[in-house]
Amino acid sequence: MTLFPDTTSPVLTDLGWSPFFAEQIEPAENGLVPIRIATVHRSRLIGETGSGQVELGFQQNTGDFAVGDWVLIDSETQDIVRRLDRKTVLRRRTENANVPQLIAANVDTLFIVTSCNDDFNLGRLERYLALANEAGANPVVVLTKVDQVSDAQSYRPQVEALQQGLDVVLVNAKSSDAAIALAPWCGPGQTVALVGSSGVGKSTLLNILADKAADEAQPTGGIREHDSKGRHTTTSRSLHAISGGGWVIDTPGMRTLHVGNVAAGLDVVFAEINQLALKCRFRDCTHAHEPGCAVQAAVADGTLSAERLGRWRKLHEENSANTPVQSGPRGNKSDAWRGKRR
Ligand SMILES: Nc1nc2c(ncn2[C@@H]2O[C@H](COP(=O)(O)OP(=O)(O)OP(=O)(O)O)[C@@H](O)[C@H]2O)c(=O)[nH]1
Ligand SMILES: [Zn+2]
Repeated sequence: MTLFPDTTSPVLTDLGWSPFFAEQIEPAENGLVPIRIATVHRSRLIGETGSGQVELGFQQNTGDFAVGDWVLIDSETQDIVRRLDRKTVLRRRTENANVPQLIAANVDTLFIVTSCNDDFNLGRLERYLALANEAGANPVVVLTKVDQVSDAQSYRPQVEALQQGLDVVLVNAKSSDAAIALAPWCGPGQTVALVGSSGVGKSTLLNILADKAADEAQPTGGIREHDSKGRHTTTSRSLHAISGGGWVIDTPGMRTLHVGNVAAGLDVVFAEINQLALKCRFRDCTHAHEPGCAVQAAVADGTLSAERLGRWRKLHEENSANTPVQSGPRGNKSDAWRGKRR
């Protein structure tokens, strides 16, 4: 007996289906149909089959679903039976909310979009990198508006220094060359998502990647509606087919990105500081005033910039403040390390 769905179906594999999802299906779920969530509305969910979209049965709480999720549906009623475990999940902390907001799920590559002019900010990029690392998605920084500045190439080394092995791509998002520059991360079965501040060119990139004709294109900058506060009103996220294969998720512009629950993601961004910290005299060195601090020594000899260390400190403090602490014996135990020599 072959287990339905057929994991070798090219339509499903092009849509991002893989053994990771197929292995979650129980024999009793034979006959249910896997669908990928394409759009999450307040009270409606739209699913992508790989060869078209379907409206799914009414959901009480669409907030539990993210664009990119895989669900199993009953083909007669279109009702969702259950959501499959996620390979990766992007979430962000929002002000005044205890529950993190879901951005997208099952994303392979996160295109962190920023422009070579006003938006360019190393600290903001480090926040997005922590988010991508924590999610399990591969981050790629996409620097747009290279046509607007005379020294575009000077941005590259600054960004590359933010994380070991980080890929950085410079584009004019309005040129079709942008799709060629991003092609290495696209292709059948691949899912990418675009994140970044408002106005950096996410919708412009989406339209180039999806090769959308003018009448179906995602509105960009100039013609978008604004709400009374002058903010962009487009808030939905959705999954679009990339013309050369693969899928792209557009997300609304984010004003601020707060960090919380991203300790592991930060460790990847700031790996060189963690490496240095191994050589500090005190195990719990704060790299601020302690004697024998290898991190401060690196600042003194110029191998680590004071600005980078300052941003590390700020993000760590913010992350700790926004991460629920474990109480009980473990919490007490970690207190006992305070001031202890190794
Ligand atoms: N010259 C130039 N203009 C660009 C480039 N990328 C985007 N733009 C322009 O910048 C404006 C904003 O671009 P959008 O694609 O709407 O930005 P967005 O990131 O989608 O913004 P939100 O939807 O608000 O999050 C538009 O007028 C684009 O045409 C670029 O690489 N070069
Ligand atoms: Zn130290």
